[in-house]
Amino acid sequence: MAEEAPFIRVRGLEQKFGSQHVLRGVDLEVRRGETLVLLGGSGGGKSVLVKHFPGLLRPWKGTVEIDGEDISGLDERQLAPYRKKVGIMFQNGALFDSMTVGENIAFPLREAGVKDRKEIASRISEALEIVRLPGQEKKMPSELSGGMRKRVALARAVVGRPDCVLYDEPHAGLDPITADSIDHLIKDLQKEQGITNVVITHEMRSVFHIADRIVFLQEGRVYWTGGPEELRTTTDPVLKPFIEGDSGEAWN
Ligand SMILES: Nc1ncnc2c1ncn2[C@@H]1O[C@H](COP(=O)(O)OP(=O)(O)OP(=O)(O)O)[C@@H](O)[C@H]1O
Repeated sequence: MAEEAPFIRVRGLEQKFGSQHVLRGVDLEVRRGETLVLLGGSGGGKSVLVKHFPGLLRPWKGTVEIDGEDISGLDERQLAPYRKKVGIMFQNGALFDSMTVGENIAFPLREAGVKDRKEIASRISEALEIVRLPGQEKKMPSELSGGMRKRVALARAVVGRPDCVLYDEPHAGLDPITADSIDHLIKDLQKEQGITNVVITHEMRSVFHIADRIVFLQEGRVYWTGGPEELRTTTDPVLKPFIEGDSGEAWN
């Protein structure tokens, strides 16, 4: 049987901001239904890379295919269906503090033009169930713990029933137990909803909990790709200090 086409295929992707050449020819595939973790040094272009997947950034050079379609040259209107396929949980959760939890979660639906109030209410409730925060619609973000805010941000990423979710440092600022609960949600989404996950994290403990495959970015290119076992036992001089530089819990 022919192998299924990847959900995301990136070819020769280059991105520049002024004279800063951030991505220098990234080739990458994200398989359907896998959890792919993106690793790399700070400022190496991980966030910039994933922002191309829902078309928030356009390639300077190269192509990005989502679900078999090259989205590189699409305009805002043509991008809308692809934005629906790819949910994004932004760095720091980025909730609107003046809106309730429910209004925050509804935001992408309203942006997409959904108007039916019953439909919106039922989607909010579905998303809150998924992130294990049922019935919290009326709360304000200021009433929530850091972990709960992350889960609301995740509910907002899944409310449009995407095929793929991008997580930009979902563990940042969380204690290990709360970080574990985020890892469980990420894996549950993959197993129960068949969602393809792309996770940027610096938490090596989480990498070994959740990754099916790992891609390491270095100097704007893919430096290494492999599975968690290969990473754990690597002797690569670039990867080894990067992994060991963490808490060491990765080896437990
Ligand atoms: N919109 C932008 N305009 C100008 N420069 C940008 C923009 N977005 C990112 N950059 C620059 O691109 C580089 C890569 O940033 P990026 O956020 O992708 O790094 P990262 O690998 O995600 O790092 P970290 O792990 O610290 O979040 C940085 O030097 C950043 O300042």
